[in-house]
Amino acid sequence: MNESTARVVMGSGDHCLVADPDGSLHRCRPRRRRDPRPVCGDRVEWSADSPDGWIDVIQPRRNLIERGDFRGRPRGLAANIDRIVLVVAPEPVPDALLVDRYIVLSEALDIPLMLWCHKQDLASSAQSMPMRAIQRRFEAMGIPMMTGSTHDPEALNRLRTATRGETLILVGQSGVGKSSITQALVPTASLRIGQISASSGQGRHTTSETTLFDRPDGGALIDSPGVRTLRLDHLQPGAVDAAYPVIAEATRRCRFNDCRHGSEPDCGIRAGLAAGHIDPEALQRWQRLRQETRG
Ligand SMILES: Nc1nc2c(ncn2[C@@H]2O[C@H](COP(=O)(O)OP(=O)(O)OP(=O)(O)O)[C@@H](O)[C@H]2O)c(=O)[nH]1
Ligand SMILES: [Zn+2]
Repeated sequence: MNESTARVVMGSGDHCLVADPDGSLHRCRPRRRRDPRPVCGDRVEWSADSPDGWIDVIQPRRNLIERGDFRGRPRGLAANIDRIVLVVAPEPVPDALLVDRYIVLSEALDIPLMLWCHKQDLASSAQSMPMRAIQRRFEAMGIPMMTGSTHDPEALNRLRTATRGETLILVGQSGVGKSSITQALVPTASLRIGQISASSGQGRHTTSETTLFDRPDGGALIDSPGVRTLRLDHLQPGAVDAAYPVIAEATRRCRFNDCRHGSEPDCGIRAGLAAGHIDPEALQRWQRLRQETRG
């Protein structure tokens, strides 16, 4: 048995890729078919073998980010995360529902969230209005927020300093600039992607997988490629309220605990709508996520 500790840098279907302490990559599989699947960021005990090594033990996870698959079953995305960095930009136009999903997820898992507003070179354009609306919400909720661009080394330095030593996961829509930020924080990232592709035997398929890179200044960075959906079926409906403090507060003023906010008398939600305190679009998103978590 050639057992040692390693970190999972990519988990994909029935195999994963681990990096040992000197950075060498090894393709491994879970020892038994029913064993839990390792995910990006896991620390594992493994044994070398040919053609693939074996994952013997997944060390206890500090946290596990999961997303519902197309049937709503939870699937592991990444583990042992210090901070979720949600990237938004003026272009592509931010998806408010996806932003809400990440707020809910970070609150439910108790993982600190940070908003990184990217492509500041486009921020003065009229198209940046939806991004500003998101910034105002984050400000109101007291969630930290930073701005920058790929072409602004000082801003990127501020991000480095604010998160030094942490394992970050970069999330957000496809095309917001996650790969560009990864490249800036980990200059060897594209080299590493080449090594990962070669070791995994998946060729360029790998670029669509969640991948962990060690940061030169300590800690690690996980680039989670664009997600079209991040279903939250596996969470409790109450978790959704974290992203909608105004709506959650209004429901507390409903006369009935089981108020459906329809025609019931003394409904806090209807009162909030009438008074203009509640944004009707936010209400729709809240209702949609509450529905989703009810399964
Ligand atoms: N204007 C502007 N464009 C940028 C900036 N950073 C990246 N881009 C461009 O945005 C596009 C998408 O960048 P990526 O880094 O590939 O985005 P991504 O979030 O990794 O996309 P996925 O891999 O699909 O999830 C590319 O054409 C980049 O050149 C920036 O600071 N300003
Ligand atoms: Zn009500």
